Order: sequence, then C-alpha cells, then structure tokens
Amino acid sequence: MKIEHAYTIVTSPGRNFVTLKIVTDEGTYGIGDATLNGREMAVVAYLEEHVIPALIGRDPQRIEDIWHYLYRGAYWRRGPVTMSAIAAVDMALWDIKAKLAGMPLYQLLGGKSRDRVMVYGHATGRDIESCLEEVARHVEQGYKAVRVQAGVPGIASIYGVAKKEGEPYEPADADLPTEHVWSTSKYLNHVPKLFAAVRERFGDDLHVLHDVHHRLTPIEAARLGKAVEPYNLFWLEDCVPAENQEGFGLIRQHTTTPLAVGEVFNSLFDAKTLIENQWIDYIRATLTHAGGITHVRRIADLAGLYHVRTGFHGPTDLSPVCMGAAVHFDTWVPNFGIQEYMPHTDETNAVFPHDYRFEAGHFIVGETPGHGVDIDEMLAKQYPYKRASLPVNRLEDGTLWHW
Ligand SMILES: O=C(O)C(=O)C[C@H](O)[C@H](O)CO
Ligand SMILES: [Mg+2]
Repeated sequence: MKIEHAYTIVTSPGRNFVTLKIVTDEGTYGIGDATLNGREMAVVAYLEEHVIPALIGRDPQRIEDIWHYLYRGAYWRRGPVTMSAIAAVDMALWDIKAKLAGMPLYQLLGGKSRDRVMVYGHATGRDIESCLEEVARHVEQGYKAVRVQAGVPGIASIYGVAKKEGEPYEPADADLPTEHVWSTSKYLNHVPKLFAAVRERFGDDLHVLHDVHHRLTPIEAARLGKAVEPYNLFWLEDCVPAENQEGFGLIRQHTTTPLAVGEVFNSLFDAKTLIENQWIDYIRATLTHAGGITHVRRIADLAGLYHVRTGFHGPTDLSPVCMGAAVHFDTWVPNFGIQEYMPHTDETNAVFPHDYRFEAGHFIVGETPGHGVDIDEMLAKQYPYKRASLPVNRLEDGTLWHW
C-alpha cells in the first residue's frame, strides 16, 4: 500500500482550521488537524512545500518510521510549525491504520481504560456575579468540572472573558493583534475573591479550574497558589511562562494547589524537567501541537512514571479532528486526568461530522473505525480563510508582557 496523494484543506466556519488529508492507492483516507492558531498558513506552507512531496509513495502503515523521517529528516528539530505539521500526518496515518483494521482508534492504542472521559467547560463573565451564572449554567448542563475566568476591576480586557456578555469567547479577534493592558496586582487581589464566591455558591463537590495564561512570575504564582488553597482547585494552569522549567520548582515549594502546564509545548523535551522533578500534576501538551499520537504517547508514558496525569488542551482553535483523536487517546491513556472542552459552533460541527458525544459532563468515544471524524470538503469551501491574530498584553506603563 502506498500514499497516493495528500493535500491541505483550509476552512473558516467561524474560525480558521487547517486539515491534512492523506489518500492511499487503495482508496482509504485519513485526516489530521494542523491548526496553529494565528499562524495557520505557516503550517500549510510547511506541509505543502516540505512534507507532502516527501510522503508520496511511502507505506502509510509505517507510522513510526514516517514520524522519525519527518522529525529527524528536517534536521531542524521541534518548534510548533514543524510539530503541528508532523502531528497532522501522524493523526491521519493512525486514522488510516484504524480504518484498515476496522477498529476505533482506542482499540489500536490498547483498548479502553475507562468508559467515559471527564471534561471541563469554560465559565466566563465580566464580573463575579455573571461568572457565577455561567458556572450555574454549566452545572445544569451536567458538567462536573468548570474553568472559571472573570473580569477584573480596573482591567478592561482580559484573557478568557468575552467582550460582550453571553457571547462565546474567541481570543483571535482581529486581523492583527489587539492590545490589552495588564495589571498583576489587580489580578492577584481579585482571583481569591472569585473562588471564595464560587465555593460559597456551589459547595465543595464541583471541580473548579483556573487559567493564569502565563502572566505571573514564579513568586507571584506561589502567592496565588497559596491564596486559593482554601478553595481546593482542580488545577491552576500556566501560572508562569514555562520556558524556564526550574521556575516551577519555586512555585511547588510554596503551594499544594495542583499545577497544569503545557498547551504551548510541542515536544517531550519541553516537559521533561517538569515531569521528572514532579513539579507539575497535569500535562496539557496536545496531539495537534506536540507531534501527534506517536509523540504525545511518549510524553504521557513518561508522565505516568511520576504521577503526572493528562489534561489535554481543547479550545475551539483545535478542530474537531484533534478533539476526536483526543477522545480516543483519553479513553485509552492509563494516566488520564481531564479533557478541556470548548464546544465548536454548529457551522464547524457541520464541516467536521464526528461520532464522539457529550453526555453528563463527559465525552463518550465513538465506535466508527478510525478516529471517527470526517470533513465535508464541499461545505468547507464555503468558508474561506481570513487572517486572525491573538492579542498582546502590555503593562500599565506600556511594557510588552505575556498575554
Ligand atoms: O484553552 C486554553 O486553556 C487556552 O489557554 C486557550 C489558548 O489561549 C488558545 O488556544 C490560544 O490559541
Ligand atoms: Mg490555557
């Protein structure tokens, strides 16, 4: 069997998605997600110019060999563009292999470790009161775990909070980056009040999470972790930028609040020191940005040795193709923790028909051979690409900060 052709599909049913389709000479095809939010066309160029020509004629069943061929063959290792391109190939090849085997992907990985996969949804509000209403709406819908992000008095725009009440939050909101103004002290003073209000209204059973989105220093993160200890968070996410992995050692010395990190990681080496030192509790590296199933499986296995569990990134900027593959992975992986779930729009779901489903705060995996997600290419053509960028943050004195 040979790879006969492969091509990228760029579509924007409300937001941009990049999909790679690989077709074999026997007619079986697989698809993979290659969406890198705000840098979509860089991955398209990488795939079209460098990856697809090198795939034609190869045996699609040699997933491991093709992964190393693309990784080592580039000479230039890692990086989000390269690893997203490799991930899309890898996901499509696992899709093909599972279809050839006539099995849902989780069976090929080793079968079910659980019957359902707990997800967390996003509650956001301009202030504490409206945020609590959103938490209540999630609880009514059956969620067992909710990420809680609220506006902060004195900060006009902040990550995780929609511009207008009731609207879904989409961070890539303009052609070129919009500018936000950030104040660490206002934020640090406000967050404990938010979680005090959440626990007072919803009691102790609901799992609550919070995303700091890389904006603190280690000692500030340590202060926040300690301040929210009474509210028993499921996790505090991305509390500092993680290029300096040792920073987490300092945070860990000061707080028992569980720590999650890794949505911007693209390789095992971004997480190795964090995992081996047991400085984190959840690893968020996701299939689309960290080299696909073949590589993330290695990250999860290393993490498992050190009591670190998975908590995959799952925003709307990853397509349903990534989510479908992730639900299979989550169903299999022994050290599963939780899966992020930001529902896609109806338009997106129509372009990407899929068989995973949400039920009572969990995802239930489908039984279709492959990863269970397809693409309607005719419909996809109706939504042309439109450049969209993520915002930037500046401190109140104008210094560029982490967004
Ligand atoms: O979902 C999350 O936890 C995020 O932090 C979402 C990111 O801001 C988003 O994926 C950036 O493209
Ligand atoms: Mg995040």
